[in-house]
Amino acid sequence: MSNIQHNNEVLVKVEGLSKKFCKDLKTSLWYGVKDLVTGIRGGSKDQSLRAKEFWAVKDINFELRRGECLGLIGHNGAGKSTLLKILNGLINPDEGKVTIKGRVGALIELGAGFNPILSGRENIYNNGAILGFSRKEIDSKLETIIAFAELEEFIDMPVQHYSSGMKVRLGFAVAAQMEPDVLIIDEVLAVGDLGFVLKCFKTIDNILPHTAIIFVSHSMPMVSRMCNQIVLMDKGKAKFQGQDVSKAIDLYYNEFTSNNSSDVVFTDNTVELVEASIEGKSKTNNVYKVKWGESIILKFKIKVANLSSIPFVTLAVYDKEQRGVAEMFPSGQNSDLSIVSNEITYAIELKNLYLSKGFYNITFTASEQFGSNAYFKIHKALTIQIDHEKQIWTAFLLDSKVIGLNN
Ligand SMILES: Nc1ncnc2c1ncn2[C@@H]1O[C@H](COP(=O)(O)OP(=O)(O)OP(=O)(O)O)[C@@H](O)[C@H]1O
Repeated sequence: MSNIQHNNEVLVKVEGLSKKFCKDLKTSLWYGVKDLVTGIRGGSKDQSLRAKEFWAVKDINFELRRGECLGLIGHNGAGKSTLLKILNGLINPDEGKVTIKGRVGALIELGAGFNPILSGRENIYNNGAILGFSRKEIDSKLETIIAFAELEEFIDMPVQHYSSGMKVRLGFAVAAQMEPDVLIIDEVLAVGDLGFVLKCFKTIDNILPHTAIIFVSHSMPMVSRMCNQIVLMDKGKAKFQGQDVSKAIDLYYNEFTSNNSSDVVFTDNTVELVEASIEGKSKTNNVYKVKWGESIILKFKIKVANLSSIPFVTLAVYDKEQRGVAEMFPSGQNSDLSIVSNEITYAIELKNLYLSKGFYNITFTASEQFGSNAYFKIHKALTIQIDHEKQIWTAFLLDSKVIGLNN
């Protein structure tokens, strides 16, 4: 058992942490030799950037207490994994200091921490010993770990023959079941199948009250579900950090939304979308702001060529992660519409928009009739931003109120 008892103590303290890498292997080896010679002569390492070097992690600071979960987010190459490797002692920083109290469980790289030629069972004993458990203590945990990883059949097979998912199962089972004070989890968790990922989240919920967790992920719903503080990394630096998780997630998404061009998915050249707007609203940076619960009228003007009948329009709503959240098959089509100078304008009423806060793209499709092949389909025909003070991660925030108590 860990000897750390207090609830709010700082378990991880990171001060001015920096790590530089070299973009070129030959130069990197040459710098390594130079640093070694300088070290032998008693000199100190050159802390400035030399040619072809860059900061993969630069001046990162944070404190993490028991019961807290820090989300490390940022685009590919931002420096998240490098930071985790420094925290786990796999690589040394060039500057700064890491202080960690207690036992560290880590799931960083696929298969990292396992000896590939040893069996799953032998690896559990090895890892347990590294974490300071006696053989007897590991004996008592063994069955739980194997059962959690669901590897009963394969536990005596060398780890090198495990599938990616099996390695992650074993890695997480060992890291989480060995009573860690600090748990470090990289994106690799996502390699597990849905059943296992759900099981991991349940375990994380259970151990969080007595553990400090550092979690790297590109899945913002997962981050918002688990984390109570965030470091958003960009080119090694903390671009934002703090407890305002929704603000950090907004900033993260904004890094990817600069491209506002719409995407035509399909066209047979009989239909072209010439205008898409929301009645009575103007757009800023291609985005229409709509209040939560508001009723709006969407307007789509299309130009048709060689069509005698009015196309049937369907709409789909996608969130920022491209998950479909709603579809619309507007009723009343064909009745009042007419083709004027080869153009048709659809005014579509959308009542009480209870989508939760955030950005949504609308996909517009025109077909001969409901259910038939599309003439034309375009993503991001319209982008809307729903305004509400509450940031939630389900697609809808429904309008509800108590109308009676105790009958
Ligand atoms: N051993 C290394 N030698 C040289 N450069 C490295 C090394 N390891 C990482 N890098 C570089 O450091 C930068 C940060 O990489 P890192 O893996 O930490 O990013 P990340 O934020 O984890 O990215 P991802 O989201 O893709 O996992 C990248 O430019 C990467 O190429």
